[in-house]
Amino acid sequence: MSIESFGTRLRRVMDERGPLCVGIDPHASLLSAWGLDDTLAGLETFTRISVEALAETVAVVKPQAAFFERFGSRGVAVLEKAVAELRSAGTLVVMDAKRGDIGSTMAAYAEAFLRKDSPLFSDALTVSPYLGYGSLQPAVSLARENGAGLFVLALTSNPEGGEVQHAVRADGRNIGATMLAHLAEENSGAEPMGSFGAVVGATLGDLSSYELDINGPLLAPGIGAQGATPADLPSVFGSAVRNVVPNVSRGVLKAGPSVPALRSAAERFADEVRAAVAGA
Ligand SMILES: O=c1ccn([C@@H]2O[C@H](COP(=O)(O)O)[C@@H](O)[C@H]2O)c(=O)[nH]1
Repeated sequence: MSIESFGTRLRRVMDERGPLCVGIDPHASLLSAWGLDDTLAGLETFTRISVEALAETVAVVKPQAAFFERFGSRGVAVLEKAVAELRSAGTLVVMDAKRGDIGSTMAAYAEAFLRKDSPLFSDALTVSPYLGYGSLQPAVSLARENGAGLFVLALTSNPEGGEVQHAVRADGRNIGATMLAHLAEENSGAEPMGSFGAVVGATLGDLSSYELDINGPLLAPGIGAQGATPADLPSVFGSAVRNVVPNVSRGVLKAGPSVPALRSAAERFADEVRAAVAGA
């Protein structure tokens, strides 16, 4: 039996639930705002409530690995449990771990997140291409084999990103555009869309000089705490907006710790995103 690709699964869940991705980012300040201690027990409660509120509510959840790794192996165990619970509720998990290294080490990172029997197996993984796009090849191969996907940092939402991503190569193309071109090649011929996405910040304003139509998903962080809004999506992404998976983390999480309040915050963003995309 052939494995269904991440791109196919993502398109389906985006059509069913809308494209919103909500992040689980247990910042120390959010733990405190939720009346929790900045301890393993606080992390466990925060994660349990977030999973309960978000599983089955949104299409995609993006746990930020850094906030779990901060607590060592027991924090990672909390992350493993969350991933399993979200996936069994039919919610796709994009693990935001931004891995990247020389190819032989990249192969081990890929096994950690993209090998079917790994405790951290996720539907997709964020990766950094700044050791060269080719160094990501082991992750591309394993993702293909297991019906998973990647999101490659192309044009990040933070103001510092331009220093690297806007640097112009000898052929006149900048680094961000080069990553988009690699991904378009990776996704060539895939239907309904490919599994190899780009991270492109919703904060970046007019991106009409970039070829964003990579036949794959565009993970767009920056909505909420970083200042972008769902209404910005059509002007930032133009005709590629149909493939955008907008991410909100703190903008939703600040509504906690009440499960219904978190759910309504996520639903409010989801409705705003749907309205913005429908009107585009
Ligand atoms: O370009 C990027 C890539 C990743 N992120 C991550 O997304 C969330 C954003 O959180 P907010 O609270 O909604 O600002 C966070 O996990 C970042 O590490 C990004 O912001 N920009």
